[in-house]
Amino acid sequence: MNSVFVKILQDSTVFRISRLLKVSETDVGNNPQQQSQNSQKALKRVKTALALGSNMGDSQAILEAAIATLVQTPGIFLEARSNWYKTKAVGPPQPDYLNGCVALQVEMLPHELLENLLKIERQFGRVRQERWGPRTLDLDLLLYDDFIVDTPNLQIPHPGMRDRAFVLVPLAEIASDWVEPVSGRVIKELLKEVDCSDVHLWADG
Ligand SMILES: Nc1ncnc2c1ncn2[C@@H]1O[C@H](COP(=O)(O)OP(=O)(O)OP(=O)(O)O)[C@@H](O)[C@H]1O
Ligand SMILES: Nc1nc2c(c(=O)[nH]1)N=C(CO)CN2
Repeated sequence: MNSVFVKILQDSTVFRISRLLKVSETDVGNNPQQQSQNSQKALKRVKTALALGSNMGDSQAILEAAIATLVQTPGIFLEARSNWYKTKAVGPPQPDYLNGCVALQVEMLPHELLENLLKIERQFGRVRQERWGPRTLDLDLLLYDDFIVDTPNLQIPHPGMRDRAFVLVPLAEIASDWVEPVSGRVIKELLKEVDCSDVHLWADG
């Protein structure tokens, strides 16, 4: 079997978590409770990528403030950020979006990171309405090292990322050689296959 698929995280608290811990598997033994306790305090830094989007309110100010909030969160460290792009909305008719991406180092498990993202979205007045509807702030977890996560509340890589020019254009600025682990292809190659005509560099950004 392809080694990538061996790394699928089923239950991030106990399954294959030793790869993310500073301590070795032999140190933590096979006791899931002990592994879980260790995961609270001894996680390695993991490279992740997020997509940010907004099409309600002062989008640029909201996105800048969201990045500031992310970097103030314990266990989250900013590595790189893209420019902002004005993009035509995909989905129901609604105003254009401002989109961008960040690369982070995090000392937290994927589900903990998602919890933080959802909390920050709520902080910025995000109200969940229709699917793909307008929003003050959308934070999507795109990539978490080369892990594949397929759980009811979290899928990584983000399932939409391979087809979305509004994600791939900014992501290619900061992570062009990162391999998207489901397709096995690098971001700059995925970018060649999407129509980028509705994605424009935002002059103010
Ligand atoms: N990789 C991921 N990043 C962010 N949310 C995710 C991810 N995988 C699953 N989710 C789930 O999706 C929910 C967010 O849905 P949301 O309303 O933001 O979808 P959407 O932004 O309208 O559509 P899309 O996810 O296709 O961009 C979250 O509550 C979360 O549980
Ligand atoms: N251009 C653009 N369109 C979207 C976006 C987005 O961020 N940018 N987000 C959506 C829901 O996640 C739906 N449509």
